[in-house]
Amino acid sequence: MQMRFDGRLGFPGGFVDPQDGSLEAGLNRELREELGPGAAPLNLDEGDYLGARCEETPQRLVAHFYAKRLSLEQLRALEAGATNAKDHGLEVLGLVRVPLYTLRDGAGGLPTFLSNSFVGCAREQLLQALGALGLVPEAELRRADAASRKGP
Ligand SMILES: O=c1[nH]cnc2c1ncn2[C@H]1C[C@H](O)[C@@H](COP(=O)(O)OP(=O)(O)O)O1
Repeated sequence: MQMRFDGRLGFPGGFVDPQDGSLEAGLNRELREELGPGAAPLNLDEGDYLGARCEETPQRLVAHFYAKRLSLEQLRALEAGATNAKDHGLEVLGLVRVPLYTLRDGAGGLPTFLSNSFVGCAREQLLQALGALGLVPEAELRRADAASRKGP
């Protein structure tokens, strides 16, 4: 994920412009702006689509969501190049890895990460992606979600 200019966590992406031509073209343009040329291996297409959510506040929009599995090497290359992206230091303040584990105290790791402030439906999108990509078992996701809502 990434720390945004507004202090919230979100996913790389943004508004589709009319001249983009398609959702995927708009998304891939935003990825290049926010992640730099190293975003090329991501190159998301219709097969990576996970669905859409409607938001009413702060403005009415449809948030389309895509997810893609990267190798550790691809992720490292993306992280290394991201500080050279056009939007780095402006709209994007840095990439953040998500802890995919829960510590023995039941709170550290993913539950504490989920207690951060997220933009729009990004928290729900994160839970969806972790399940869809098989990165965290569904039962563990539900436990982490519940633990994060309980607070310290
Ligand atoms: O990760 C996200 N999940 C859901 N909604 C998101 C996410 N990131 C942004 N948003 C919302 C917030 C805004 O209402 C719009 C556009 O975001 P923004 O970063 O301002 O887009 P631009 O890069 O300026 O096009 O989506």
